[in-house]
Amino acid sequence: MIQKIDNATVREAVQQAYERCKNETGGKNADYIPYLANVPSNLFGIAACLPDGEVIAVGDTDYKFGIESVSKVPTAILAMNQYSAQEMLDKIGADATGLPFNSIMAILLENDHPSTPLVNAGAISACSMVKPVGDSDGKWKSIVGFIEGLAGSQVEVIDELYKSETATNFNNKSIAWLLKNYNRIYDDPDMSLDIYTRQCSIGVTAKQLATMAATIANGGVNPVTKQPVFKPELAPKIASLMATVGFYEHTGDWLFTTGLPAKTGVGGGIMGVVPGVMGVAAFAPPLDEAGNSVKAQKALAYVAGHLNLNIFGTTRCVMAEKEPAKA
Ligand SMILES: NC(=O)CC[C@H](N)C(=O)O
Repeated sequence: MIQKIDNATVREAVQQAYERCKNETGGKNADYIPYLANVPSNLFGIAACLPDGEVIAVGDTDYKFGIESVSKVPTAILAMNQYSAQEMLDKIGADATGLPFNSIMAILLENDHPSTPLVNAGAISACSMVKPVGDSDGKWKSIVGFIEGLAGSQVEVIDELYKSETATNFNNKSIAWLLKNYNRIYDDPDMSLDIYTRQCSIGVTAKQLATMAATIANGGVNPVTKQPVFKPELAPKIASLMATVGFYEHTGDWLFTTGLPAKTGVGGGIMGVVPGVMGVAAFAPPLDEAGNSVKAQKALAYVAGHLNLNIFGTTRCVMAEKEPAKA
């Protein structure tokens, strides 16, 4: 069954989700990265980006927060776009780990694969793949340019966050070198880790995350700028990776509850992709024990439930065609 919705219905759902969730107090800011502990916990915003380029936004949707693990999504697409989906599957993998994002055990258990580009190990490995290999500045330009293409606007590193993360990323250092041990890092390990740490420290707004998600939902063409950003055949590949492991060890619970392929970051952001329909995002710093924003999960679950966005549902939600303007 097809259910047509229009922009106004989405605006209403986003507003209602905001009202329902704004007083939620569960969770706690990440504190293993000192900068994140000091971000105001009451910030909260929800955004959606529709195929006609309208960006719906309620709450703190212009606040720049650390993209963190949501950055694993653009880098995975970039690596697939530069090589191929198959090569990323061969070099990194596409499996759920069922373990925390920074798990070393996951690497030991599957020592011929970092499992997926959406956990720390696979993301560091994906950063090592990004071309031009051996050229830190060139890689960084590729990654930032790609994120800006997806978001349709400029992004910058939050310097204080980058310093805070670089000073404390001992576990990630072990991961980078363990990958080297298994021949699963494709550039200098320290440089690949630095690129990963920098990309996690990029500041984004909920509006930008929603637009990035909408570009994926729209088959690689940014609905705001109308520019093609990546090969259309990669859209279902990245959506499947997000559905498989986007919430780490809580991914099954999330997918069971909402049916929405989405990816979280410890900065408090979540972006969700409704293939062929829209991108949604929410931001609120306090996290659950797996590192996923409590309030953002509730907000997106409400929007997904209310608009029938479940990709496994028997009712397919599509945007209604716009009425032609009257002469
Ligand atoms: N889940 C996350 O957002 C983790 C990202 C963070 N930069 C880390 O490597 O630990």
